[in-house]
Amino acid sequence: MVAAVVPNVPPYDREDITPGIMHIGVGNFHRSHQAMYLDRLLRRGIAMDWGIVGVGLLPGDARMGAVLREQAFTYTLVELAGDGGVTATRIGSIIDHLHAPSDPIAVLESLASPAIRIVSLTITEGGYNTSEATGEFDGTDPEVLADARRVTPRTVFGMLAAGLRRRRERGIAPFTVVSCDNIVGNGDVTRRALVAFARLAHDDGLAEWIEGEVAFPNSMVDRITPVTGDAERALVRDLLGIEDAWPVVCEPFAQWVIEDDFPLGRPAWEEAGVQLVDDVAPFERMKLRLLNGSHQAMAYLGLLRGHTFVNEAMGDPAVVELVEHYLDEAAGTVPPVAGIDLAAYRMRLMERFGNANIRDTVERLATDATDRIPTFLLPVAQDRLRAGLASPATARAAAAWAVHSVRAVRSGGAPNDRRADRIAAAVAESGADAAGLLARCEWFGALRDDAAFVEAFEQGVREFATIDPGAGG
Ligand SMILES: NC(=O)c1ccc[n+]([C@@H]2O[C@H](COP(=O)([O-])OP(=O)(O)OC[C@H]3O[C@@H](n4cnc5c(N)ncnc54)[C@H](O)[C@@H]3O)[C@@H](O)[C@H]2O)c1
Ligand SMILES: O=P(O)(O)OC[C@@H](O)[C@@H](O)[C@H](O)[C@H](O)CO
Repeated sequence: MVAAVVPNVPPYDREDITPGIMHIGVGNFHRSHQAMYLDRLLRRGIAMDWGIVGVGLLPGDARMGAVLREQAFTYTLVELAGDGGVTATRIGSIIDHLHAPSDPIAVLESLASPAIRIVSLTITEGGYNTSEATGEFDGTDPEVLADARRVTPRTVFGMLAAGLRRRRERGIAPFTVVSCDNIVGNGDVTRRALVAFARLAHDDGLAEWIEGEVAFPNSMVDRITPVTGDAERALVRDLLGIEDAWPVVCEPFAQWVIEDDFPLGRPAWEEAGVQLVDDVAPFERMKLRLLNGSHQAMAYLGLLRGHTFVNEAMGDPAVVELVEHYLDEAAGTVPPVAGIDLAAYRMRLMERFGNANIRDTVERLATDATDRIPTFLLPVAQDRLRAGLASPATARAAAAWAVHSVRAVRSGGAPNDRRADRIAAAVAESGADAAGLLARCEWFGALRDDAAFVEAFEQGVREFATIDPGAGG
């Protein structure tokens, strides 16, 4: 790999940037995607009044705040192509970072500031606190109930509601809320969650005000962004000569499609390659079912066959076969998307998955399966069931998860899932029989009663249970 010399500072005057966006959840993806798009504009001298103020709501986010502060909130973004091409950029669009557990009032006052016109989120699927049973915001969650009674909230919806309440009291128009998480109808989900929270916590008409006044454009986001580790820090040091405590490494591909509904304005994102549309749903369905669904299809079989990296898994014929068959099933549930050749999109996906240089791990994809399998994978089989079609590959992908989960629990560990205790209970109830997990996991819904799905799932379990870890590749 050969890289050009990258300056340690962005090539624009950051003193002149003023805040316009608050972003909750400054993880690797925000830094490879939304912050990168804004940086593209700043390099052209536009959007100087849309600087990003990052916010961390979790205690562990203090580390990101400290690292960024140490680096004047700048960091190195390295795009690694599959053919060895390297593009490195020093990103300067984040101008501050607030840590809510340390100073919640600073966050609330910033949310109430008229300068802030957009609040965006990357808080993972789990951050939306959706009930498994109803698919809606879970108002019975103990943390939500506690937050509804707190003067100074701690959760994302508590913070947003309190910030918007201050604005309403002060006669300041509400900011636009933009979810950038991989969730079907992410703006709609955020609206329903925030309104539900406001109804629980405030009896002064705040919920109705939010429902009537706040815009929640839906968005589709895409860029494969692995976790940063020592190897990535070393790469930045060795290749670029830069000491960066928390660089971001990602693929060259990036896409952002957003519904153009911003009452208080927005950066001229279209100048940076963002697609502003009336309806994001077709783009979102394509991306979540084809890309994220494939990630789910490869993750658990990949782990069972002993793979560490995604490109390794995608070099294993057994994994590729499952992913290709899953894609055949998924493609039939994706309607045409304006301006996109779906066959070419699918081929490009396989190339992206094969990128050996970004070192994306199978483990990252296999985190929080109980959020991701029902969101990305099962809707394919559910749609096909309604159309009278079978989905054996989707069932086999879910079977790989079940076998992996039983192995994880039996080996004394736990699946890397925020609901690990529920999985462990289901494994215990089923007598460690992976086939028994289907009936015990509500999120399979009607598929549990579909004989063809059950048969393919059980067959997958029998087949995958014979895999000797480490035999793959
Ligand atoms: N990494 C990718 O390839 C990628 C690509 C597209 C979309 N995304 C979306 O971005 C999300 C984050 O990915 P990442 O790679 O940045 O992960 P990350 O682990 O680097 O960062 C996650 C961030 O979410 C915050 N968070 C988690 N739970 C929260 C909660 N309950 N309340 C408030 N904040 C919470 C954390 O504080 C952290 O800042 C994904 O879950 C996905 O929805 C990621
Ligand atoms: O980030 P998640 O949890 O929604 O899903 C894991 C991966 O599928 C995801 O991060 C992809 O890499 C990403 O969606 C690519 O744009």
